Amino acid sequence: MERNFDPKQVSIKIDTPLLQTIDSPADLKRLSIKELETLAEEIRRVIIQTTACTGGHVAPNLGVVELTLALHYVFDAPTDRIVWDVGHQCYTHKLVTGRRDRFHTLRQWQGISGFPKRDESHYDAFGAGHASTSISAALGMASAKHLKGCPSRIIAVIGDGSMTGGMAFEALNHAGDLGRDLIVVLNDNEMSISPNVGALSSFLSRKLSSRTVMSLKREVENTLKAIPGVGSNIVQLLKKSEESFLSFFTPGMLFQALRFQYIGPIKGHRLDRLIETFKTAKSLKGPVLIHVGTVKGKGYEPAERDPARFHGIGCFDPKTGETRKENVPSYTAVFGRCLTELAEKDPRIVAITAAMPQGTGLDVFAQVYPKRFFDVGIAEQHAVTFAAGLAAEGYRPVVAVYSTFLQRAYDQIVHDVCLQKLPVIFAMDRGGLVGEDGPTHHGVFDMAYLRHIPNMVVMAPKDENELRHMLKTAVLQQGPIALRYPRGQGVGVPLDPEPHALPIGVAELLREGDHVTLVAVGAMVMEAVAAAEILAREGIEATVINARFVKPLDVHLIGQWASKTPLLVTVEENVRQGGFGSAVLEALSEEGLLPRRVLRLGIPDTFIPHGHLKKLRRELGLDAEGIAHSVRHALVATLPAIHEAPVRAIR
Ligand SMILES: Cc1ncc(C[n+]2csc(CCOP(=O)(O)OP(=O)(O)O)c2C)c(N)n1
Ligand SMILES: CC(=O)[C@@H](O)[C@H](O)COP(=O)(O)O
Ligand SMILES: [Mg+2]
Repeated sequence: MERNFDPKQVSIKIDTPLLQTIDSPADLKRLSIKELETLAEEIRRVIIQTTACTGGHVAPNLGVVELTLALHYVFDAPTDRIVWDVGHQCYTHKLVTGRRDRFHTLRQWQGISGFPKRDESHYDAFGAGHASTSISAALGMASAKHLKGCPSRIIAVIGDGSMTGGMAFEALNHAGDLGRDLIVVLNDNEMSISPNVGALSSFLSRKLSSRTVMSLKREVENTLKAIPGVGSNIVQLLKKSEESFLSFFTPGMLFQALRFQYIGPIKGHRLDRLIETFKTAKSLKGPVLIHVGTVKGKGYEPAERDPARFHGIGCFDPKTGETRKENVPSYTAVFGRCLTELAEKDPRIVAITAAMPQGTGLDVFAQVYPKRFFDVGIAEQHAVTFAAGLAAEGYRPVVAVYSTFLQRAYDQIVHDVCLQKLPVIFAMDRGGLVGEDGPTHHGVFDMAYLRHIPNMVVMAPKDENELRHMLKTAVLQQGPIALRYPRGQGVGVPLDPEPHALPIGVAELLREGDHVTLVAVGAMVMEAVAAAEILAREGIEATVINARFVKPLDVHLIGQWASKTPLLVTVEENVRQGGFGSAVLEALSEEGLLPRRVLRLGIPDTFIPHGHLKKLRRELGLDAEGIAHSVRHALVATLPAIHEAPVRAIR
């Protein structure tokens, strides 16, 4: 049982004499290897102590301390461009590029981001948060440099997990063809968030079975022998040792076939070797891939022991690695358990994740139904079309995916699922604002990017109990259907013994009042209910409708109340442009039911920064107080006694 850890008890007192002398990468270049090693230890302490208070990507960052120092030691950023894939491993980079003194603000409201951001520093050559983009971006930069005749070096740093994304291979394929000067550093820790998956992963980690190696060897020897003159010489060379055969035919072979020069695998925590290798790579022409082996969580025992838990973690006790225990189950956990229960009675249910078994709660399902569970790697596009294939054969595939990552698979949803009316279920976790990960991860576009696709049904539950009913609804649906729910703890409502199907397109009336109708969806329903309670204390009576469905909308119920009250307010944690409120406006206008005054509350047309979820909702006026304030403000003309609260910054 974990102790209930209180992050407020943690203070950051870290002695870092060497780090205090590093204001830019130029300061690194005068250090000896010994001093760099000491610096690496100081940086590890800073990362652990800081993330213990702020939360963050602990294990990925601890794994690349030496790698980052060596890169900045050898190359000349910002003239040379370092492009981080995902960007969740950029803390050392930030610490040595002028952000040391702001590092304690990591991931906090108005503090520095947990990811590289072009407008945060000119050392952040390319912004990221989603995986597998680095080689494409770096190749674009290399091509631009080539066109401009500029000699600087471009380096992409990509993990073995991110290398499973199709885009990485599209870029390698193109890079091999273009032949530009480009260095790809493959940071191979044999882990994605969970252990890495796929044939490529085994190939990289040289886990080829000795039988495979021997039969490959025999095949190659025979082929080579058949080449007159040259063949037998190469065979002799290869025969010298198993080792030489392995290095010829394992990872290097793959990248060499793509016309990359391959160096490695090299030890990723040896600064001397890294520096020597990067210097060699700097002198080479054309595309080069350096394969570096690192340990995820290096130097912090709890993270090395459980790198998946420390991949991304909230506040923790730095001494023990313990985290605070939550009393209310998360939406994710409720989803995972409910799907596993439904699967017992319905053998058609299969589950798919794109490298997020824990994050989506599918780890529970995987344990019970390993054969009906598929982790496809960081490959959201493939996940969706793979699901379409399963659905075409009579299965009920559930693609459990973070809302933000499903953006990758838009055409697959349209072309492979909806056009063919295939019963694929999209369980979109992290719908709405996610907090500290910020704009790369807020799932605020899904209602807008799904609701206009023919044949698609889109739902969002008001609490974790309704999530279960929606999941049951989804598995009984004959066509594509999506449910989106937020990151984090549920509301804490009791769960019905059995989930039941909801009638498609029917909303729920939660409260009746004559002054205003609040139509909310998803996590915003409870905020709207709380807003109605605040307003009631001031004499303003609100009707509250839980929309449940973004598509099809319950035009009947919404229209009925829209015509009874002078003000209609829609509330969503989604972009206002094209979102739920827009859907309500469209539907009511088509029916001729538009009321005199409509207010759409939601995410404005701007990217929302990182920060604590409560703070973000407050700033956006999407908490109960904010909703009540907007209603008061809109009603002020008819009820002049109501005072205005101050309008907040990013609304
Ligand atoms: C498109 C996309 N899908 C999923 C994720 C979630 N995600 C973040 S990091 C990660 C694993 C990355 O593994 P790797 O590149 O090997 O880096 P490591 O954490 O091991 O250093 C995943 C799946 C993401 N950021 N982007
Ligand atoms: C970098 C990345 O994409 C993931 O690690 C993500 O930060 C996880 O987010 P959750 O903490 O919401 O699972
Ligand atoms: Mg990895």
